[in-house]
Amino acid sequence: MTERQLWERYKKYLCGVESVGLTLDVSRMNFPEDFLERMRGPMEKAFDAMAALEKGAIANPDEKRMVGHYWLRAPELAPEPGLAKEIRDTVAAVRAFSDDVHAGRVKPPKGDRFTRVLLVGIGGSALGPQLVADALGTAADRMQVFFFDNTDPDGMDRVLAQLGDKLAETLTVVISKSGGTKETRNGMVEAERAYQQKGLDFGRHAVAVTGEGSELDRSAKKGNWLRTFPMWDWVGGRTSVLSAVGLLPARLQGLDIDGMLAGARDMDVATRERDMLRNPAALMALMWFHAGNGRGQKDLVILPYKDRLLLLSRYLQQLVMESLGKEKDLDGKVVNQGLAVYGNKGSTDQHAYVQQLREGVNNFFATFVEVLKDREGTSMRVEEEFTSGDYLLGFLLGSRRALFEKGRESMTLTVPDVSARTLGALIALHERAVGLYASLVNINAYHQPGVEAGKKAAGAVLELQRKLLAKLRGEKAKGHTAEELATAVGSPDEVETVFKVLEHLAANADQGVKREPGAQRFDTRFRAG
Ligand SMILES: O=P(O)(O)OC[C@H]1O[C@](O)(CO)[C@@H](O)[C@@H]1O
Repeated sequence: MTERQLWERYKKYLCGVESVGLTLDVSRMNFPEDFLERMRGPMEKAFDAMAALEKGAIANPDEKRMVGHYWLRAPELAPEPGLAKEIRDTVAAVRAFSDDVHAGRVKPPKGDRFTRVLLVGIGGSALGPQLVADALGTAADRMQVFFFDNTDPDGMDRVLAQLGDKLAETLTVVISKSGGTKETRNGMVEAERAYQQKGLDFGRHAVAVTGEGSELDRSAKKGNWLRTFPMWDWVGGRTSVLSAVGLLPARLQGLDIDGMLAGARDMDVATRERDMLRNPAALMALMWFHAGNGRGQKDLVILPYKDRLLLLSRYLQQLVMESLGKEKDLDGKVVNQGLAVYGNKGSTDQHAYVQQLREGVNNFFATFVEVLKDREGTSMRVEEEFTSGDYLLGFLLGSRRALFEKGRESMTLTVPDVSARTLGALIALHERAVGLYASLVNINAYHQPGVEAGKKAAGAVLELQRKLLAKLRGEKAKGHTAEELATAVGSPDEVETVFKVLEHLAANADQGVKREPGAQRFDTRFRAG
């Protein structure tokens, strides 16, 4: 295709949402002329399913739940007035609480103001808040936000070291929809101890966002925490950023949550449009379908040319892959669906993996994200005619062209800026695209049965460790091989796991297990310390 033909194709297929100033250009996706017509029927069905979902149908059949993230930004659409009230009340409570914190009406026992937020959460209970904090944060924020998003001890130490004595001015927000996620529980316990070590009362510094009656909810009540905000079973973790999960940290940071909600709401209106060519979420879902033959055969590379959108790919990775990566379809047939997502930012990535994208295995398609506004204020010229931002656009267009020349497809999303409105719109756009695509390939986008297997297996490892430690404690300073111990705890076939657990215990001096010097790898002897 010549550049001129591409321009014609650009004009023909450009899909814009005026209310948020966003456009989607699919001209560099090589879908055949009749593709959209062929997909009209399946897309009609997807629109019907989406309309039913928005009206409160049980759109997550396995978990027998409604799926209501669209109501978060349009409470009047909630199927029951009670739900609408809860949504509105929660947003009002987030605002009021944040105002109280900023004004020092809610304050730390040993300080005048809370100046920092430590968010403890994982997956959907951290990725959205991280994206928002990084995309919209400035040096002038009301509060700085830090994260425990893993059960990595060193990771937590690093954050605590950054907080230092400011822990006394830190409000810890523990977020878990289920309230039982182990990584988050561990983060909470470690945070609590850090406060205690500084002579601070954790409860007077702590807030929870969780489902009513959950383990976390009970801990918060028992520990007399400052407050609890609700998380509802009809909002999925990966679509929860516009519930208290994302709104509370954002508002504490001083960000424009109304802008985020309004941007998402406007995008929702635009993506209810049934004309596929005028609906960017439908068009995007169709492009995903085209690129991967409806089987996820190509990966989606997210390339925002903007540092502030660095975490977009990580956020979309969960949204897309946890939603679409499914073994079975809605009829119970094994389909092993999915769409792999990765990315980082341009033009940085041009100096990393774009080499492979252009010349290597053609197993991907890209979404470029172009941000029109370069920065607040004016830009200096780095050369007579150009600013750094001119270069950024040059690299985006250049990279896109270089890929297309080699038959590598891409879409381009153009947004005016990285504002709260735009971010809300980008999130809503992808949420809707995921939902429509899931219908096209006949899967449930709103459950995640696959993650349970890893959690259960991890539980079994920890149970084995419990047994091992009981055994070792009973036999002071006696040497053992991993084989002997596996047999002794009644799990002879689990010898590799026993070995790995002992190896880890021995590497951490305080765990009371030592590896004998000079021992051979599989003949290693351990003894209780
Ligand atoms: O908010 P929770 O219940 O702690 O869950 C955290 C994350 O864990 C998952 O359930 C996956 O394990 C995600 O879907 C979710 O976002």
